[in-house]
Amino acid sequence: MRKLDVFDTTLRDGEQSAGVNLHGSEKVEIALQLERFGVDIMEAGFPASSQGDFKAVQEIAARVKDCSVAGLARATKSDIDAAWEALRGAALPRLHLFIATSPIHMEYKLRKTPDEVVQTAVDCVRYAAERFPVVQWSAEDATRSDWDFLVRIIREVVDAGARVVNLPDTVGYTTPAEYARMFQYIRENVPNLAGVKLSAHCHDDLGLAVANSLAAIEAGVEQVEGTLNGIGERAGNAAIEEILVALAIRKDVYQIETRANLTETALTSKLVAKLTGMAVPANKAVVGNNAFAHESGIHQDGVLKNAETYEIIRPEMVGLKSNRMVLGKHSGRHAFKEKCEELNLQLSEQQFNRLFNSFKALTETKKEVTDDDILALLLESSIEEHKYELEFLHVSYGLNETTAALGVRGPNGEVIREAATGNGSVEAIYNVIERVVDTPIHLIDYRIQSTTGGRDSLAEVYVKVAYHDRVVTGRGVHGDVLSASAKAFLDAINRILIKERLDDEQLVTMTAQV
Ligand SMILES: CC(=O)SCCNC(=O)CCNC(=O)[C@H](O)C(C)(C)COP(=O)(O)OP(=O)(O)OC[C@H]1O[C@@H](n2cnc3c(N)ncnc32)[C@H](O)[C@@H]1OP(=O)(O)O
Ligand SMILES: CC(C)C(=O)C(=O)O
Ligand SMILES: [Mg+2]
Repeated sequence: MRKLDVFDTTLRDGEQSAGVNLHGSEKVEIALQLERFGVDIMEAGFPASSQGDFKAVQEIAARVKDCSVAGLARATKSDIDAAWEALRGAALPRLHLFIATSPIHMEYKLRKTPDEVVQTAVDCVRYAAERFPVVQWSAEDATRSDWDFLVRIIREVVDAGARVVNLPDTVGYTTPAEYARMFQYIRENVPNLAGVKLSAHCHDDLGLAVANSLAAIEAGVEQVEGTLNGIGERAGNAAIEEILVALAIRKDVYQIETRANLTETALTSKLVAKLTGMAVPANKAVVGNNAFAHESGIHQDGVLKNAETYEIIRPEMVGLKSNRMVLGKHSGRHAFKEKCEELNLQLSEQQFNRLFNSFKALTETKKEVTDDDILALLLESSIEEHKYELEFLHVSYGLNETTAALGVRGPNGEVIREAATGNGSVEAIYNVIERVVDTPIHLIDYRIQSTTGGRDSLAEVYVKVAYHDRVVTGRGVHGDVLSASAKAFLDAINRILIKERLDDEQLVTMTAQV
């Protein structure tokens, strides 16, 4: 058996998914779950890209102890300095330094000659290796790069101190056989790779990300990169859970071992789906709702006689229980605590009490509280810094004009009451909220889903809003769709205010430095 390092980039490449914008506390929550999932390295963000990401990476670095925490940097000293400041408190800090090596990226994007790219890469790796114990270097767009140029630049960055070399399929262009050949070519032609790990990082533009990653693993790479649920730029990254389950189920073929706790898969996937607002398609491998569902008679008959007739993955392997305990109005703290433990939720006493109260309130209106409901309630209560909170809501619906009246608790604890009209109920509510905060806010996207089937399901609303040049997302959960809509809009406004405060702090710091 060969050991493979798992590099998770849900919090960096995954967050680059269009429409995803995680709050710092949400990134920390995902990071702690990734640690329980047992990834070897988590890429927590891109510290130089914003003050918010810098702070999130810094907090993750301080709190995650059982795996390496990495940050991304372009080949510039200021990006490396920002990454070092954010990561220096980590138990195992790693810099992920990248520069593009394909002709099209070098000429049009970087406007550098190949010689200049080599020189920049070498200078930056050397500079980074004086600070970081591990420097991972990536040749962006490696699969559209000249292989002999890759051989040359890899030899030089390894001499300068790179300990991991990642060859990403940045635009999802390669095929399994070609990607495997590229790694073989690099192994055979770069003379100084002893002690250096090669890494695969695939995108899914042609739907080949997982197949390409597995081909690279068969070709001998020591590290694989991906994201939970395959989220990421454009069509996304390789779905890390699919790679891990394929390696486990086909151990006979791959002969690979990882540290991953596969029983944490379902929970990690749900957490990422809920916090990013990117729902997992029902038919998605490993974590889709239908992944273990049998619908047709012949299949059901087979599964009843022997599950292995149609099930190659046991649900328990990825943390799904086949039996279930019903939680509802008559459940007490013990049963609820057991459920939280079963879901592997790590809660302080205060968080547990808050969650238990939300659960009890929900049982007033919902007969059976599901795992998804509990997770939704937990995430709803995870952002403690609420500036505006919904107090009450009345909506009077009319065919061409609807009136909404709201009470919102503001930053100073006062309840602001306002009313407005709109063409529909949600528009009327959003018009009132705009009045409450006295700022025009443009709604770009609105999505709604239910946590479960049935009439008493919770509604989860995701919104994307623009305010000046900022685009933020918000999430709201409630038994009623209109209250969930109001909460999502207020959540987005709260995030704008938090970002504004962070920017003000950054301005003060920069002014102080000048
Ligand atoms: C393949 C990947 O996933 S790469 C990671 C992509 N992730 C992101 O871009 C998310 C975060 N990005 C951001 O917030 C912003 O793009 C920032 C803060 C990093 C930079 O913002 P800006 O300074 O406004 O630059 P902008 O994004 O418009 O352009 C990127 C610049 O970086 C340069 N650049 C790109 N990659 C690299 C690199 N690896 N090394 C050095 N410079 C690079 C580009 O050539 C361009 O430089 P130019 O301004 O001299 O033309
Ligand atoms: C930053 C690099 C590694 C990347 O995400 C890519 O090339 O896809
Ligand atoms: Mg990528």
